[in-house]
Amino acid sequence: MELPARVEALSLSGVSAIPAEYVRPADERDELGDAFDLLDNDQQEERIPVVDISPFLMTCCLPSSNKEKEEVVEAVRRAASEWGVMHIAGHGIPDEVMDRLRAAGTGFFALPIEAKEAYANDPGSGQLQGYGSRLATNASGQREWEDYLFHLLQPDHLADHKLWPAHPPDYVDATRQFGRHVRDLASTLLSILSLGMDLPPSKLEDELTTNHNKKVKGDPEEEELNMLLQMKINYYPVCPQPELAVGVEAHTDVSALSFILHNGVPGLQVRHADRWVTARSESGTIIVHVGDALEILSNGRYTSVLHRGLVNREAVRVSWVVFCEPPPDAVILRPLPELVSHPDHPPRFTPRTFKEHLDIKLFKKKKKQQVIIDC
Ligand SMILES: O=C(O)CCC(=O)C(=O)O
Ligand SMILES: [Fe+2]
Repeated sequence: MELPARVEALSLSGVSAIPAEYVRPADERDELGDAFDLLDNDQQEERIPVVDISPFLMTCCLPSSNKEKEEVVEAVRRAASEWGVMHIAGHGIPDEVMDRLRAAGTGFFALPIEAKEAYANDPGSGQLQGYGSRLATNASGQREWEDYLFHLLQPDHLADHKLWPAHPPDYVDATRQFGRHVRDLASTLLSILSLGMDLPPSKLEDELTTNHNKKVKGDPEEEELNMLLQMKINYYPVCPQPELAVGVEAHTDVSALSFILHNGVPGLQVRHADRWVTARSESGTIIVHVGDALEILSNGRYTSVLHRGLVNREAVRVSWVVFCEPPPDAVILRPLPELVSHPDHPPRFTPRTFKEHLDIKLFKKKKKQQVIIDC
C-alpha cells in the first residue's frame, strides 16, 4: 500500500493501527507512550530549570545590580552544563509577539493539505525550505509522526519571503517580527554563556561569526558574517498508537542554540541523568537548547542535549523551533583556544566547519551508526 505523503492525511484517515514504517524498534519502544499519560505519571522531582534573565535586558529606569547579573550567569551556566536545556523567563519578547507567531503558524497548518502542498519542499533536489514530512533518513527506513514547515528566518535580507506562506496574511509580518526578537535574545544568551566560562561577553558570538577562511583583515572582499536563524514549525498530528511511534526521534541539534515555543500540548522529552524527562508548560517562557556547535566551542562545558518529540492520542501538538547556527562554510567550529590552553584540558573535538559537522551526522544516521558528536 502506498502511504499518504503527509502524516496529517494518515491521521485524518482514521487508521487505528499505524503503518509499519512508523513503528519504532523494540528497544526504543520500552519508554514510549502517550505524552499526556507520561506527564501525568511523572513522579520525578527533577524539572528542567527555569531561569529569569531579565537583569540582562536593557531597562532604562531600573539598572540591574552586578550581583543580580552574576546570579543569572551562574544559573544559566549550571543549566547549560548539567541539563543542556532551560526554560527562559524574563526574555523580553512581548506576549503579543509570541501569540501572533503562534496564530500565524497555526493558521497555515489549518489550511487544507492541498493548499499547503503549494509550499512543498523537495529535499532530493536540494530545496530544503518549505512544507515537508520526514522521509526515511536511516537504514531501517523508519518515518517520524510529523509534518513541518522549514525556512530561513534571519538575517532578514537573506530570507526568501516568497517561500513563506501567503496565508494567513499576517504570516510574514508576524514571523519576521518574532525573528528580530529571537536574534536579540540569541546575542544576550551567548553573552551570558560567555561570561559563564569567564570569557568576555562577546566571545561566543564573535567565534560563531569569524571567517577563518578570510584573507587579510580589511580586505574589501572580506564578508560580513552573521549567524543564521532557521525556523521549523513541527506539526504532530494525533496518533492512534503513541506507544509505538515518535514525532521526532532522539537527537541533538547541530545548532549553537535552539529556541522552542509550543501550543501547550506536551511532547518534548529531554535526556537527563539517564532518564527521559517530559517538559512541562511554563507559561510565558521560551525553551532553549544547547546544540552541538556550542558544546564544541565550550569544549564540552556546555552539553548538547539529547531530546525527542512524543505524540499522543488526543491533541495535535505544534512547536516552533528556531535554530541559531553559524554560517555553514566559513566558520570553523573548534574548542575556544582560551579553554584548551592548559595541558589538563585538551581539546575534545576536531575542528570542522558547521557544514562538515552536519554531513558527518547525516552520514552516520543513514548508516544507522550511533550518532556521537566527534569521531
Ligand atoms: O517539538 C519539539 O518540542 C522539539 C522538536 C525538535 O527537537 C526539532 O525540531 O529539532
Ligand atoms: Fe531538536
